[in-house]
Formats: sequence, structure tokens, C-alpha cells
Amino acid sequence: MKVTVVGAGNVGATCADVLAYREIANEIILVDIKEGLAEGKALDIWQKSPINLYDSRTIGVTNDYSKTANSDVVVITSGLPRKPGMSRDDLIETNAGIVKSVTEQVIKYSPEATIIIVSNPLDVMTYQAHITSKMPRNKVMGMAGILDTARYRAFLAEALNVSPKDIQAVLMGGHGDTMVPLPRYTTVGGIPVTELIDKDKLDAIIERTKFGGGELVKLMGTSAWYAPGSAAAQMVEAIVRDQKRVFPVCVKLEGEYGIDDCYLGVPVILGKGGIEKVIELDLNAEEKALVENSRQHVKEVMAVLDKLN
Ligand SMILES: NC(=O)C1=CN([C@@H]2O[C@H](COP(=O)(O)OP(=O)(O)OC[C@H]3O[C@@H](n4cnc5c(N)ncnc54)[C@H](O)[C@@H]3O)[C@@H](O)[C@H]2O)C=CC1
Ligand SMILES: O=C([O-])CC(=O)C(=O)O
Repeated sequence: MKVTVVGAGNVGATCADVLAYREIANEIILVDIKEGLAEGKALDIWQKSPINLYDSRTIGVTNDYSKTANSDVVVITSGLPRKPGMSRDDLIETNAGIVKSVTEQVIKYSPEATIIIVSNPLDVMTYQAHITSKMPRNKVMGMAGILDTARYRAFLAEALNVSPKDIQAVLMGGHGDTMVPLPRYTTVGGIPVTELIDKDKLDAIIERTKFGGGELVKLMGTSAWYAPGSAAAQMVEAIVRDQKRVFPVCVKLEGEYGIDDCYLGVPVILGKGGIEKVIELDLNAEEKALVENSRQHVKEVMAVLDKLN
């Protein structure tokens, strides 16, 4: 399997590293616009292989998309990260141009690839890749839900003093402050979380999750990369190994949840066909209202993108 990661910055290089050491793909191409950066990071990851015992080959290139030809999956992480005080939406103008030009190059050399967008603002950059690539919705998707649920699960594991492995959760909506963690679909070793934690504590964890990206931006002056890079690699793994994993993924909704033509995070089945199924949950009135609020926000940012194109 051949996987390309565009953007050799914090998230892209982490993703390539996880893909390599977990041997998710045997050939990993790292691309960046900055001369030498992708070559250097790919070489560093390759030189780690005798230590960590893997044989996936990582190769870096500066803007040479011919080397990405016939990739099975392409992860797009190129673009600016936010700084303290910024929202993800503030990145739209710069990142839309980057995602558009990168998608054109990717599709030229790998017309059959499945594309995973990571660049922010996530839902709207997924929309940008979709309109540029003109690919069906099952092959163009955005990574956010695995990361957002991972934050939620990690906070819960800490509060309950249990292993994060045993916490399962669903989260829906856009990748922003309007995201919707769903306590009714959160379990701890099969036990509904509501039986194990007070409502006040759970509400505080939900609020922390919604602003989880911003918490890290404030701490580091730039955004997170270990969990985001690993989350993107987990999506690649589900596709290349045809695992049929159930994850929250950003996808174009076409009538599901009564929503049309909007890119939102929803639970899906991820396998070799990309998004093989959108799972429709029977949301209650309160959950529906929260998802609708998120939909409206994403739609507003999609309208900004329409003006840029
Ligand atoms: N979806 C999500 O959950 C997450 C999204 N992000 C987003 O991912 C993006 C990348 O974040 P970081 O890796 O931290 O940033 P970074 O600044 O470390 O890396 C971005 C890389 O993209 C490269 N780049 C810029 N234009 C390019 C082009 N036209 N072609 C190829 N490469 C190009 C830059 O040279 C840089 O190396 C940001 O937009 C960030 O907001 C970050 C974390 C989570
Ligand atoms: O917060 C950011 O800007 C990056 C991101 O999307 C995240 O870490 O959730």
C-alpha cells in the first residue's frame, strides 16, 4: 500500500511516523513546499526503523507530486495552524488556497486515491477538497471526530480513574466549539457513563472537550500534533486494512439526519471503500438541536468558502 502525506509539519510528520512504525503502509511519501523539510523528516523516520524495528519506507519530496503517483490514500495536512487568540475559521482564506492547489496535484497523479483532510477549518476544507477533486463523497473525508472523542475519552478516563481503552464514545457535528459530544452514547466497559459520573462533572468534561484544541493552542502557541497525527493514521489504517471501523468522520451529508449538502462529523463505517456507510442515530430533541446549531455554523463558513472559489 502507498500512502502520501502532504504537509511535513507537526501533524503531517507525526502521521507519517505512526504510519511507518505501525507498518500501516509499506511506502509513505511525505510532501512539503518548504525545500528539504519533507526529505529531512522522512529520512529521520527511516533512520529510526532499525531501532524501532519496522520496514515501511518513508520518502520525502519538495513539491514533486510525480513521486506520489498511484497512492491509495492521501492525507492533506498542509496549511497554517492557528495561534493563541485565533479561531480555526480565521485560517480559511490561506488554507483554502493551499488545500485547493494541493488537491489538484494529488488528483492529477492519484485519481483513485481516498483523501483525508486534516487542515483547518476542517469541515470546510473537506468541502474545498470535495469541490476541487469532484470525487464521490465516500472518498473525500475529514479527520476530527477521532481526535475530539479521544480528548473526551482521555478526560473521562482521568476523572473515573479507568483505562482510556475502555471508554467508547460518539461525538457529532463540526470540528469547532459547536461540536456535540453525546453522553447517551458514551460507555465505560459497556456501562453507560451517566451511571458512573455526576452530571456536573460530565458537563465540565464536555465543555473542556469542545475547547480541547484551544486549550493546547494556549499552552503551546501552536496547535496539537501527536493525537491529530495518530488519529489521521488510524483512519488510513481502517481504509488500507479494510477494517470496517466505526468512527466519527467528517462527511458530506446527503439527507442523513435530515441534513443535505453540509459537511459534518457523524459516525460512519470506514473500510476499503472509504466511507462505506453513514450510521444514523435516533437522536433526541436536545441532541438534534445541538447538531442543528453546529450545522448552521458550518454552513456559514461554507458560504464564506463559496465566495472565495
Ligand atoms: N483536523 C484536526 O483535528 C486538526 C487540524 N489541524 C490543522 O492541520 C494543519 C497543519 O497543522 P501543523 O502540522 O501543526 O502545522 P505546521 O505549520 O507544523 O505544518 C504545516 C506544513 O504545511 C506546509 N505547507 C504549506 N503550504 C503547503 C503547500 N502548498 N504544499 C505542501 N505543503 C505546504 C508547511 O510548509 C508546513 O510544513 C493546520 O491547518 C491545523 O490547523 C491541526 C490539528 C488537528
Ligand atoms: O485547535 C486547533 O487549531 C487544531 C485542531 O483542530 C485541534 O487540535 O483540535
